[in-house]
Amino acid sequence: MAVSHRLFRLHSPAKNTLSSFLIRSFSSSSSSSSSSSHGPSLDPEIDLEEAAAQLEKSSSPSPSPSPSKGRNFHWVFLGCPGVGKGTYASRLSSLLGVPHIATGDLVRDELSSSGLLSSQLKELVNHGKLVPDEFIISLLSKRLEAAKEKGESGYILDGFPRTVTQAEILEGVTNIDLVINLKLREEALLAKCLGRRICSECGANYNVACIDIEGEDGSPRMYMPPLLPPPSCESKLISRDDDTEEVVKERLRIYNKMTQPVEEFYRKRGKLLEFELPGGIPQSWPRLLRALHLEDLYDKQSATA
Ligand SMILES: Nc1ncnc2c1ncn2[C@@H]1O[C@H](COP(=O)(O)OP(=O)(O)O)[C@@H](O)[C@H]1O
Repeated sequence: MAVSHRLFRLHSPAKNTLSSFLIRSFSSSSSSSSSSSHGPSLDPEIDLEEAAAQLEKSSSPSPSPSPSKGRNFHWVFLGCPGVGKGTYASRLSSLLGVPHIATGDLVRDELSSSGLLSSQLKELVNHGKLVPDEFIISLLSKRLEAAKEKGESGYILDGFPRTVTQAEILEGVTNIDLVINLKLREEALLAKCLGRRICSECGANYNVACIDIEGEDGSPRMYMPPLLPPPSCESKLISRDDDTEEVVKERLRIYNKMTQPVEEFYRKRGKLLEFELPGGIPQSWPRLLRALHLEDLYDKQSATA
């Protein structure tokens, strides 16, 4: 399906560029966003149509896919902040041999560059808001372009799509095989975000929260032990700037408003697999493998490891 055709109905007549979006969002930032003031890899003048065209180009198959570089799975992980998308997407990516592409990580890489654009984006991210569709699509296209150059095929997307517009654009360029919608009891989500820690040196993720929720109305007790760092990381732990109580609550609100309709988008297409996490990794991982019919592959890989 041609992207330009689909975009005809997505696009408003006014050119909706990233810089105009940012200027609207931050009326205080009256200084112009000249090309020297933003991060090196981002074009602030890109609009949604251009970003979608980039995505279409980067989504075309690699001319020389490496047979050793995984299979052609195109999977998406949906789920509220703190649910564990990153944890399970990264495990499945190792199992299936396809890249795990987390748009949150792409955004954080971009934020680490200096410049006006980066500081304006930081304002959005650190207040729990989504960044503009054209920006995220452009970042994803760059990541997919790099994957193509490496001869990788397929992917597990984590954190994309997060709006119906993103889902429509993705559908215009790729056939997504499966969307896994991770679910966790609401009480656990906030605690998991607040307990999240990252090693500033090696980037490993840990969680210091111990979640123990009594079962009510027939639901079982939920116990998620902390995932503590080894002594080598202990003194280097940091928290994400957007993992404060106020911001996590805003991210959950935005998820319900902007991303829940994406669940419905895929449900209607028969692609949504709902998966309720029963507890921590030791309980949830085997059940997820079973739901995905991947236990044999996992056993085989574990036996040869
Ligand atoms: N697909 C996307 N669309 C818009 N903004 C995004 C997208 N992916 C990531 N972001 C931005 O990056 C932030 C961090 O993303 P992520 O690490 O996936 O967060 P979460 O833990 O809330 O799932 C989001 O709050 C948002 O500002």
